[in-house]
Amino acid sequence: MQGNVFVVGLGLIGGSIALAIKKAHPEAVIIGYDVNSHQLGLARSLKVIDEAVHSVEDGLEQADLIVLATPVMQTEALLLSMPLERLKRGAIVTDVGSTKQRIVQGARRLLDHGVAFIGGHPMAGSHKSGVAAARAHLFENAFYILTPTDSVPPQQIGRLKQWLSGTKAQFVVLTPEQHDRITGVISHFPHLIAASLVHQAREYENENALVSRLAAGGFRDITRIASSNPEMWRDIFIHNKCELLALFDRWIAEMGRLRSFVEEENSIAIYHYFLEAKQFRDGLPVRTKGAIPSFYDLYVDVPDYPGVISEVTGYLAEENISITNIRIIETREEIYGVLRLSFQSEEDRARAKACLAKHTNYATYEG
Ligand SMILES: NC(=O)c1ccc[n+]([C@@H]2O[C@H](COP(=O)([O-])OP(=O)(O)OC[C@H]3O[C@@H](n4cnc5c(N)ncnc54)[C@H](O)[C@@H]3O)[C@@H](O)[C@H]2O)c1
Ligand SMILES: O=C(O)C(=O)C[C@]1(C(=O)O)C=C[C@@H](O)C=C1
Repeated sequence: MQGNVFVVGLGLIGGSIALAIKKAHPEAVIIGYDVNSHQLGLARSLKVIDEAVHSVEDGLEQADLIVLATPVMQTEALLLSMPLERLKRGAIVTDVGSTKQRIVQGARRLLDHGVAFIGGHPMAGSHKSGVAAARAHLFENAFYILTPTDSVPPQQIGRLKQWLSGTKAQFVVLTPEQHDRITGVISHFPHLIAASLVHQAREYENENALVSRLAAGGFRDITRIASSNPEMWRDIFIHNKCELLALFDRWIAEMGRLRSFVEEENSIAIYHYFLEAKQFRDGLPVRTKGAIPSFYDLYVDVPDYPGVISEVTGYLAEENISITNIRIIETREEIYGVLRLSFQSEEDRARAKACLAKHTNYATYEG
């Protein structure tokens, strides 16, 4: 498809959507804006966008598709303040936010003005944030929820799906209410549990410093998502307050029941609790999301001279640090090029960072 796509908010999700759109529609022009000028500059130099603009207004007029990819409170505010007279006729506006009721409510003024607003939520992501973590294939095989209202013509929904075809996601249409109820249970509340487990461990750490050193596989698995962006999750909890309050009540009651099983040493009840959880968990449909596991990336700002890559890989080889992937993002004549090294684990990445700091003065940053 030809046209201009304007992405507001160039983080993990906005960047990944921009890359997926460009992959499927190379002739489209991707224009980007982010309040954070560092993210905006990085999006441009990583070629996630073709053009950067310095305000929302500057990008609106030319856009055939506008994708709002900011934290949900910001998205709601943008929808409430967007100067509608500056929008191109026939433009589609969508978002990627993790909540839908307040966003669709905020978009009422667009819908009343005849602008096709179609709420969206790609159901894949990561605890990483920022444009350096963006990947074109992040949403491959994932569900992509759309929450169009009745006033949006079906052709516009079809056009949006075509724009987003490069995500290789599977589209599902839900009402905003259905969306917020389901994601409350399977996405939002689990984040709160992960964060609360980390808080609990931190309090015990005050009693014994061994707690974090001994925190092993199980604790790390269940708390990975506690490393997510706090601003994003603050906004989600405020937006989906009603569903979450109901979940708190059910969870507290459930914990009380479990607590009594343990107190009474009710071995049958405890066994069945774990067994039923295992059976349900094991029966969940297996969906392999496209995100490659090599998410432990290190960007190295290397000078542009022949042999620099073998120099870098040579230092890593000397210390037996395996690289799973290597890519040159950009080589600019006058300054530095960016080398992306991917590792299998966080530990390998940390070792690589230390190794390069020891042997070189190249700046490194984690993606
Ligand atoms: N991270 C995930 O796993 C995930 C998955 C699906 C959907 N989402 C949703 O996607 C949205 C973005 O999340 P993310 O993970 O990409 O976060 P992120 O922190 O990586 O990126 C958000 C970007 O928005 C920018 N921003 C904030 N306010 C802005 C404003 N007013 N104008 C322009 N830019 C602004 C920030 O500077 C940042 O670069 C959120 O609404 C989130 O709920 C996240
Ligand atoms: O994999 C992760 O780190 C995520 O938290 C991704 C996740 C999720 O809860 O599944 C987070 C929020 C989004 O709205 C969608 C996906």
